[in-house]
Amino acid sequence: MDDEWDDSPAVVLPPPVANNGYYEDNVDEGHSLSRGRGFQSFNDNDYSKDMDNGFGERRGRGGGRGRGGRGGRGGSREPRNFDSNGDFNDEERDRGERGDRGRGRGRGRGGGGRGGRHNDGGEDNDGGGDDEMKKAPVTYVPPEPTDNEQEMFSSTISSGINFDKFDRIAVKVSGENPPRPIESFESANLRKSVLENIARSGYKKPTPIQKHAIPIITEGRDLMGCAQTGSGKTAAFLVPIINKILEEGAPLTVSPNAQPQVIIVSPTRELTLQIFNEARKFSYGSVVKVAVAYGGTAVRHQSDNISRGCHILVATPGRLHDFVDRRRVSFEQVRCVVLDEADRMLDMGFMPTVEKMMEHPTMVPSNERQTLMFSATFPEDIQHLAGRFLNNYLFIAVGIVGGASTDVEQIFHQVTRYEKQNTLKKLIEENDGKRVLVFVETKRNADFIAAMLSEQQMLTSSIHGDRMQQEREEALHNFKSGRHCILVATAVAARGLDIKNVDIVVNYDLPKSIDEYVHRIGRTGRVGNRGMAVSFFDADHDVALMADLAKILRQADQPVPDFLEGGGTATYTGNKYGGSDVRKFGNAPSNIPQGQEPEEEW
Ligand SMILES: Nc1ncnc2c1ncn2[C@@H]1O[C@H](COP(=O)(O)OP(=O)(O)OP(=O)(O)O)[C@@H](O)[C@H]1O
Repeated sequence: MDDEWDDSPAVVLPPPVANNGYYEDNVDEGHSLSRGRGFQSFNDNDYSKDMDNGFGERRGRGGGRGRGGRGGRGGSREPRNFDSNGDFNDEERDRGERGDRGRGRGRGRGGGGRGGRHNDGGEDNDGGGDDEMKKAPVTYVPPEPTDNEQEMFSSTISSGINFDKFDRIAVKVSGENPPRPIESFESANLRKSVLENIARSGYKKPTPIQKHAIPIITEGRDLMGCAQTGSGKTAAFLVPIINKILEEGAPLTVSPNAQPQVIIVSPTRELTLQIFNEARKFSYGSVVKVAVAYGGTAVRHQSDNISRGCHILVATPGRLHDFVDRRRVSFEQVRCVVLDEADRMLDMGFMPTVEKMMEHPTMVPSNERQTLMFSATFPEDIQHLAGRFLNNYLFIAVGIVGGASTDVEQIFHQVTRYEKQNTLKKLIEENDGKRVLVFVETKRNADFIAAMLSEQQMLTSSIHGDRMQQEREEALHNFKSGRHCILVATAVAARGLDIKNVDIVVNYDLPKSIDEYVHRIGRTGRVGNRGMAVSFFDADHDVALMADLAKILRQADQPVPDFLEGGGTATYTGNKYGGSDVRKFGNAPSNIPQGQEPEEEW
């Protein structure tokens, strides 16, 4: 089996010429959006014949989406089933979604496909080794991560004018004997090298989640941490984890069967890569070794890296299980497991994979390891599910769990679906030069909208689960670097991605769930910077979200447009949505500024 697994020579990219790791030849200019799969497959509409390689990457028939040969310019063919406005009609969109889900179930592996939550974005769940063996193995080798100090630390978003307002947000810590929060990084008993890396990152003082989580993790306690988007949750777990590895000095095991001490899993490849790079930052100049494993990339390359030994392995669940099943990774030395975007990791789609990891025969039992979970949203039903993996855990809620960042101005336009395209074009024209992240619900619409904007000379990339991993990373890189001001994305980019200078998030299509809305708009307005989210509300399509949107707006102290009023009851009233620890500890909020009531819980 192993021989077939990945016996093709890896495609190794030439060394990067710029400090970004992507070399200019590969840069996707907007016009290349029609390459490969793009519009070819709009015309055949036969989803069942697409194949999924098990890592969330689909190949069109006959290699139609290959990277070889550039296709014609985007939009040069008129795809069937477009309505008069050129957009996909609803019937088509629904069929696409059903097709995706159907295929997920049909494979009958990885826990029977996705559950109730919509996934149209190339999240990486299914181990998929068997499928990959039957097909041409993936040969993409991502650029080597940089060791240049300046490049490593340049991705940090500088904190904005509202950073100090974080301190006014009520924090509630519940559970037994929580340690006292730290007031500064210097008072946290961190090693010199970790403190130096915090300073290199430009962090002057900890955010509320960091103040509370750092001592909790240092004490070895399990934790469920909830804080708004863009408030520093990643460093809240990476800093104490790396510090502990250095303090404890446990030797690194180097063997073909890697035995990491820390496993960090997240739902998407891009987020996994981002956490990997953050972990490299905070361990810079130290002995701590960090490795990464995510789908859509050459397996042998990652396997070789991991087998050189790593203290921390950051992975998507699908690729992680592939490595575990093939005995390239085992959990017997694990001292800490982190689920980032934990509510997503524990929903019906990912739960089977998480269970498989937590209950793996080599996994250290929950009372002998530390388990940490973080997210901006944490519905109560998911908290209940999470409890079985945690041991006497502490729960931190910074502000309203599931609430939107108050630094994001939320604007709504009521439109029909026929008006969306022109409204988007006008919005982009009016905000010339600004960096705009546009969310759509389907992969095909992402391609279509990106091609449409590119035709208007608006340099645009797209990112979604049908694009090859190399294309996904290039699209994100182009957007991050400012080469393309517009990125059109599916849900794959909704969670966790930390991109500098995103001025506007556009919900061209509103998502189906309010938690995804909160994560999406949280791509802007991060670390105290102001941002703007513009959502196109289509009364024919989005009525189910009305009440939840109105509630989110009110809680963020923002005006509710008339057309969102009277939409019934929010789906997450009172505590139901996860505004508090489901165990109902009576601990008082720890830092309510004088004269201020705790935030409403919901
Ligand atoms: N103490 C700090 N001071 C200044 N900047 C910080 C601090 N902590 C984190 N940051 C920066 O804030 C940005 C957002 O952090 P991070 O990505 O961890 O947010 P998050 O809470 O995980 O958001 P999301 O819920 O969207 O995943 C990053 O660029 C990070 O480097």
